[in-house]
Amino acid sequence: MADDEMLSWDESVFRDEHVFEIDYVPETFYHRDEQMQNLKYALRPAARGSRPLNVMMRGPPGTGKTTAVGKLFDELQAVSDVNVAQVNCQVDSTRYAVFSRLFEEMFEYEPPTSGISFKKLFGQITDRLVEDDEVLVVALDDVNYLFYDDEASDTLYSLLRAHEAHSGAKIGVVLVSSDLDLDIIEELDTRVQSVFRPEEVYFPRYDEPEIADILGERVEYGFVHGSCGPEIVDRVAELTADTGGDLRVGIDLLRRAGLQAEMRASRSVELEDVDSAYDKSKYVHLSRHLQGLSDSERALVAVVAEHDGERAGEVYEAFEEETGLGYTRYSELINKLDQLGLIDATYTSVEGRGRSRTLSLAYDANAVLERLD
Ligand SMILES: Nc1ncnc2c1ncn2[C@@H]1O[C@H](COP(=O)(O)OP(=O)(O)OP(=O)(O)O)[C@@H](O)[C@H]1O
Repeated sequence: MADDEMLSWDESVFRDEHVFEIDYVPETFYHRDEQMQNLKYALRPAARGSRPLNVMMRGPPGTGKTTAVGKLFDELQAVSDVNVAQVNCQVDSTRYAVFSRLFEEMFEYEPPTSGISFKKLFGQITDRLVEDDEVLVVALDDVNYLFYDDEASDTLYSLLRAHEAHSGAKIGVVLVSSDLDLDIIEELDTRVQSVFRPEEVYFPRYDEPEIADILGERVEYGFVHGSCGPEIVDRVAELTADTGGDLRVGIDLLRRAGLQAEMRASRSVELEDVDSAYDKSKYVHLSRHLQGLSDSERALVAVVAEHDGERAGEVYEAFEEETGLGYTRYSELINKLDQLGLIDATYTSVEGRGRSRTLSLAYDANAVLERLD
């Protein structure tokens, strides 16, 4: 491409590219008034120094749950000295890791990395709450990961019963789950069920016009005026809705379409840019899931990709060769990947041998393998 066909370094279709990044907090939070009202109702006691109601938030991925908690926590902190902690359970997926994070939020330094027992960690947090008469509100974001690793009941038990072990400790819990197949209450131990009666707040999928509204605002802040027209927003909204309504797909698509336009040396985004960017953006979901996996989980995904549609027993041979792990661990990993929606493990009857599971990828194998590299 000749120099005069390229945009110079300081020319761009973007006004503020940060608007399309993961950590951007949107100025306005459209179409979530009812959810915000219900959450506020549950958390209001915390602003007065009392224990809030516990909450269970559910809804498909990319429907604004994390954003809602973040906004409310900011508001709470602005009007009171309540402690708030938003824990990402995809990263902190054990009870110990969750409490280390809580410690860090409250004391503003990390707990010692070795040698401190859970009991001690827990005791330091509750002592501080009791001595200073403080409230702690904990949001366990993507709490479904605690269930996959069988840590949910212990974690919740400690949080919910803190006031029994340490009289006067006021802790409220907000659970956030995007796994609609997971029946949270049902999956908890009975000792936890008996003390957990949360307020329920549901975040439905955004429909196409709602997606267009939300993305329209991003375009206004993110693109140079006139470089990304309403027909682009409509097309992006349509593709986002078709892919399951995760707003992350739409936001990523806008950014990639902008970059694509710049690559064509164009000062405006066209429909062709959207369509070619979509090939990548439709997989943002997949990338996010893969990022959170351990080495052995990634190894299993790769093996399934190479043996798509084969029976679990056959796939195990390849997996064992790769990792040396035993069959029990293998079965647990399969269950987790199945729950995450990365693979489909379906039972089929095999003549004379009872039932066996067939494993197939829920995504295109090449798309998966590319992202594992
Ligand atoms: N109503 C809205 N207005 C503006 N932006 C929104 C809205 N809802 C969601 N977003 C944006 O969409 C993206 C995904 O939202 P968020 O992380 O809150 O979803 P989530 O429901 O927590 O997803 P997951 O369950 O996968 O963690 C974020 O970039 C967020 O800023």
